[in-house]
Amino acid sequence: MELKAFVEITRPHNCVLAGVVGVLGSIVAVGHFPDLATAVLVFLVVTLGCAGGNTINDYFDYEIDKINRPERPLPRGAMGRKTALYYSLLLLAVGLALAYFINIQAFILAIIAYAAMILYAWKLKPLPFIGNLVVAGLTGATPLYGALAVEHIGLAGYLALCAFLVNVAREVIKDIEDVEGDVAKGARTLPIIWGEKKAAYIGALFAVLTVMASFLPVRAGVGLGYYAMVPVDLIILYAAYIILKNQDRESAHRAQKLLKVSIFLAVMAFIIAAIV
Ligand SMILES: CC(C)=CCC/C(C)=C/CC/C(C)=C/CC/C(C)=C/COC[C@H](O)COP(=O)(O)O
Ligand SMILES: CC(C)=CCC/C(C)=C/CC/C(C)=C/CC/C(C)=C/COP(=O)(O)OP(=O)(O)O
Ligand SMILES: [Mg+2]
Repeated sequence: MELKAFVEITRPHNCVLAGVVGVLGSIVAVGHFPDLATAVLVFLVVTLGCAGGNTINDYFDYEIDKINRPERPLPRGAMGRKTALYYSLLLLAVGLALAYFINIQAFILAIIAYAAMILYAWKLKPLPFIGNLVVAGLTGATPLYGALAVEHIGLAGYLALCAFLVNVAREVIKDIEDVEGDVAKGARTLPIIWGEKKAAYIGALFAVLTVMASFLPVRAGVGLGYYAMVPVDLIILYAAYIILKNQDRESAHRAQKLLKVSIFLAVMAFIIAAIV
C-alpha cells in the first residue's frame, strides 16, 4: 500500500479546481467574497465530494481502468479496492457533515450530488450519453452550490451553464479516447453505439455551445475581465476542430486535455471578472 495513493486517487487537481469553482459561484452570485466560514465550508464540501466521487469511481472502474488507465492506484496495486471503497465513503460522510453547517438547501444539494456520484460510478456510467450528462450536471452544479450557500443565484447561473456544456463536450470526447477499454467491459458509450465520427460531432456541438454561452455574462454587462474569455473560446474551438478532424485515441486525448486547460483558464477569467 502506498500512502500517496490516498491523495492521488482523489485527483486533487480536479478537487481543488472544483472547490475554487464552488467559492467562485458564491462570489459571482452576490458580487463580493462571502464570509470566510461560508467560503471554507463550500470549498470543503465540494472538494470532499469530488474526492469521494473520484475515489468511488475508481473502485467501480477497476476492470476498465486495468485496460484504459493501468497507471492509476487501484490497477497498479497501490491501494486495495475495499480500502478505496471505505475511504470514499469516509470522504463523503465528512463532506455531508460539513454541509449541514451551511444551510438546509446546501445540505440537500450535497445529499443529491453525492448520491448522484455514487449512482454514476455504480450504475449510470455505461448508459449512453446519460452518464456524460450526470457528470456534466454535477460539474455544473458546483458553482450553483456556492450560490445556494449565499442564498442568491445571480451570474452563477451562467457559470453553471458553461460548466455543464464544456463538460458534456469533454466527457463525450473522453469516451472516444476510452473506446478500447469500454468495449472490453461492454460499456455502451456514445462512440460505441453511434460510432466515433457521430460522437465527435456531438462533442464539437457542445464545445461550440459553450463558446456561445461564455458571452452571456458579457451581455449581462459584466466587466472587462470577460475579454479574458476570448483565448479560452479559441482553445475550445481548436479542441472541436481536432476531434472533428480525427477520432483516434491520440486526437481525442489532445482534445479533451485542451478542454481541461480551457476550464482552468476560464475559471481564472471568471475570477478576474469577479474581482475587476
Ligand atoms: C467557458 C468555460 C469553459 C467556462 C468554464 C465553466 C466552469 C466554471 C467550469 C468548471 C467545472 C468544474 C467544477 C471543474 C472541476 C474539475 C473537473 C474537470 C470535474 C469533472 O471531472 C470529471 C472528469 O471525467 C474527470 O476526468 P479527468 O479530469 O481526466 O480526471
Ligand atoms: C455540487 C457538489 C456538492 C459536489 C460536486 C463535486 C464535483 C465537482 C463533481 C463533478 C466531478 C465528478 C462527477 C467527479 C466524480 C466522478 C468522475 C471521476 C467521473 C468521471 O469518471 P469516468 O467517466 O470514469 O472517467 P475517468 O475515470 O476515466 O476520468
Ligand atoms: Mg473512471
